[in-house]
Amino acid sequence: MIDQQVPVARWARPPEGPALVLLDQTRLPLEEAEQVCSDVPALVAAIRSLAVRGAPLLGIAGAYGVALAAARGDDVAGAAERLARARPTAVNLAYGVRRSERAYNAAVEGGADPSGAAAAALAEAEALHREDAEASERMAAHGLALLEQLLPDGGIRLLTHCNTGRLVSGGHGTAFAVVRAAHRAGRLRRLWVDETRPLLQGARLTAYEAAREGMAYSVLSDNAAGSLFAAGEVDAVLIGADRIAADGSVANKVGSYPLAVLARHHQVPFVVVAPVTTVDPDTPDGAAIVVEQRSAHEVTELPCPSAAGGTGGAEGPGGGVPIAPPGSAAYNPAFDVTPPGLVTALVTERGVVSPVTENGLGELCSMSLSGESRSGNGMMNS
Ligand SMILES: CSC[C@@H](O)[C@@H](O)C(=O)COP(=O)(O)O
Repeated sequence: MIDQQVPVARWARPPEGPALVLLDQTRLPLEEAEQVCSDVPALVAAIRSLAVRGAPLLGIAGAYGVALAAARGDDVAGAAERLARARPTAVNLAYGVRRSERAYNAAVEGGADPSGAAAAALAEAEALHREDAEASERMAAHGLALLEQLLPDGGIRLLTHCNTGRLVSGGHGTAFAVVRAAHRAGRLRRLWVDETRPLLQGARLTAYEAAREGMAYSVLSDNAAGSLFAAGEVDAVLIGADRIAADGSVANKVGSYPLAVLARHHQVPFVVVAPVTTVDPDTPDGAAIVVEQRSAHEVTELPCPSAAGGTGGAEGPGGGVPIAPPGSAAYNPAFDVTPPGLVTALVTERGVVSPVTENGLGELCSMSLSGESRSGNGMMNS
């Protein structure tokens, strides 16, 4: 088993810090290198470059980012704004930022001095980090129980997209935590890992995590999924989510929606695994979800992770290997939206919602998180 030495995210105190130290995911799987973010602009850049990524971890990083601004004596409200806007789709980012900012503001209002207020923001970030690990464990247990119910017999062949494991979480992740539980229960026959173009989170990161766990896995190009379903080789699809609207629409890594359509056609369960912090009652439906559009270079070039941060190959303007004629236009949404009717079940740390209806989500949200909204602008459904 590959033994990962570098924590996914850690807070560094003086004299090393204050800083948020991240495992640089752009360099995986070839190198486990740390990226030190000593101020908020560095953290915003790390978020945009996907050195740190995945919905729950973005929330954790955002919360630590506010603590970092406070520890440095920077403008905390301005830093929170920049962090919350660093990427638009994963609601967890704004959620983490606002939670830490609220803790900071409450401490200031309560008469704390700057270092006391900074400590309050840090304590909130650490609490979120711990809670995410706990949520992860509970999602794994609920997800495994659901798999046992849907697929009671024999070894299970699961297909997943993007990366949803330890690299996105304080714990073992979302969908991948369920895959891991199935593996540990002796039920996983094979994990099918979509490569996940354009940035290859599946081939680079999920394969790295599956190898670490000693799972039987195969990487496939995204466009091979259809033939795999047609051959009857997929028993269930498990994915994560970046934002779940109030109507149950699920935004996740681009390529998730076609999998949901394939799954429905082939009558295969399509299961979304996400913490309650990913459900956003302030976003009414899928059409209201802001989908991040990224650089054309990510499509017209192949990413080339390599040790020491170099690309090691012919470099295009985006730092990868060019594969399209220079100047080609590209369509590069980072996410797509799956309508709730295609989702068999939503697994959260609070249980399973199936079918995924507004009522089910409303019930889930009304018992969650002391009624806080994700954006900090209002109350959740009651
Ligand atoms: C818990 S993981 C759910 C999603 O965040 C994950 O599937 C995903 O789409 C991540 O996208 P990324 O662009 O790599 O941040």
